[in-house]
Amino acid sequence: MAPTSTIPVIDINASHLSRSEIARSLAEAAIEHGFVYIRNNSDIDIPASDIDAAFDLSKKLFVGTSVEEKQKCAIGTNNRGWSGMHSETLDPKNQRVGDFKEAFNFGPFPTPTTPSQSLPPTIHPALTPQISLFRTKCHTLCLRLLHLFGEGLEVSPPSYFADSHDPARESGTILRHLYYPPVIKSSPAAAAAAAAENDGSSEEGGNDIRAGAHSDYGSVTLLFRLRGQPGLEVLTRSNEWVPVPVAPEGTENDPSPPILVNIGDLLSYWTGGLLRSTVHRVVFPSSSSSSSSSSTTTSTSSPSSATNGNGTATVAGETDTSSPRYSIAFFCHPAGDTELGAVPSERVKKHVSAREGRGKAEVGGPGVKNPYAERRVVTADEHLQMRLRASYLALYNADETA
Ligand SMILES: O=C(O)CCC(=O)C(=O)O
Ligand SMILES: [Fe+2]
Repeated sequence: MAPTSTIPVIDINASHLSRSEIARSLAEAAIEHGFVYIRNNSDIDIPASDIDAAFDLSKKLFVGTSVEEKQKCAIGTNNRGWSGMHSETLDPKNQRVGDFKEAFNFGPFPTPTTPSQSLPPTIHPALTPQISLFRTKCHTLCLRLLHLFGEGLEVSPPSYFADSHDPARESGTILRHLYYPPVIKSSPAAAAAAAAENDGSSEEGGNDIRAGAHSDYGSVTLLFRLRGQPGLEVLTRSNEWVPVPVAPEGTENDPSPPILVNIGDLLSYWTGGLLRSTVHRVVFPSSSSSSSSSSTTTSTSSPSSATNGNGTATVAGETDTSSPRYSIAFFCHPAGDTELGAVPSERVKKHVSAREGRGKAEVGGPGVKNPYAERRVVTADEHLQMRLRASYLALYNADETA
């Protein structure tokens, strides 16, 4: 049987557990897996109706908005706005074609009715308080989790991480709606045309993937997914890609699937690799079988691909035709000027010194080296800039030569 993930499901509102038990199990999950499911079976954190409304908004944003209107909101170096098909490459070392997805990033809202960026006309101004409130609720949940991580790692004070994530301070925090378009298998003639028009990705099979192998950049990420829309896989400690089910056992009847939480590189770096930032990717349904990998190389492939401008895409080759996939991620970052200094926790200190003794190898576990979690940086902003530059090469190069 194919392996599936063993990511724990935790109910942070469970009345039969003490706060310290919850904090400890959260921290252990973050240390062992880098991922944890947060059960969403109450209205305490993020009501299921808010999540449904956010996914309805995604449909308006991606399918109900013309490419011309989206382009007017194109993403800039402030990391806000729309990014089109293939414009982001999460695994630049291994992908020859950018990610098979669109995304819309929402930055902060100075007031619930004033976004800090252009929005397309399909997002009626009456909807901005909804987006702003969703963003606020996500941030509040992240603060709760960061506080619990502080408690679980016996950081003194336990609010150490949460304090640096004050939503009123400027940070790289982003609410990102994602859209992975349906795939239409093309005829051989259309495939040839697509290859000619495309960027050369057809040689020896390009690496079409919905989201290339990567680890997230910030502190913690919340991920919202829809039942029946698989594709997310994590790279385990034994270097195997395993699917991460949307609704793991026991959560099938919850009002919404659990919120998947994962540790980003910044928090991993900050804790000397104790909290784990785990490499993950989003594959096309037909290729979501688990596979061994000696690197983070993407294993899905198809000869060529092209976008037709109306929100669908063509792929020639073996890739399954599929329905669209939607997800929503909330990437929480500390205030930009936060210095990523030594964490006041014996547990973290012990881990750091043991690791220094071993020569700092293998932050993500045996065989999984993650340079972004190791490189020396001083502030949260520097960490983020380093990552954005690598994923949006074209955007940053254009900016520099302009
Ligand atoms: O869409 C997903 O399930 C995951 C997306 C993701 O990993 C990301 O945007 O960082
Ligand atoms: Fe991610």
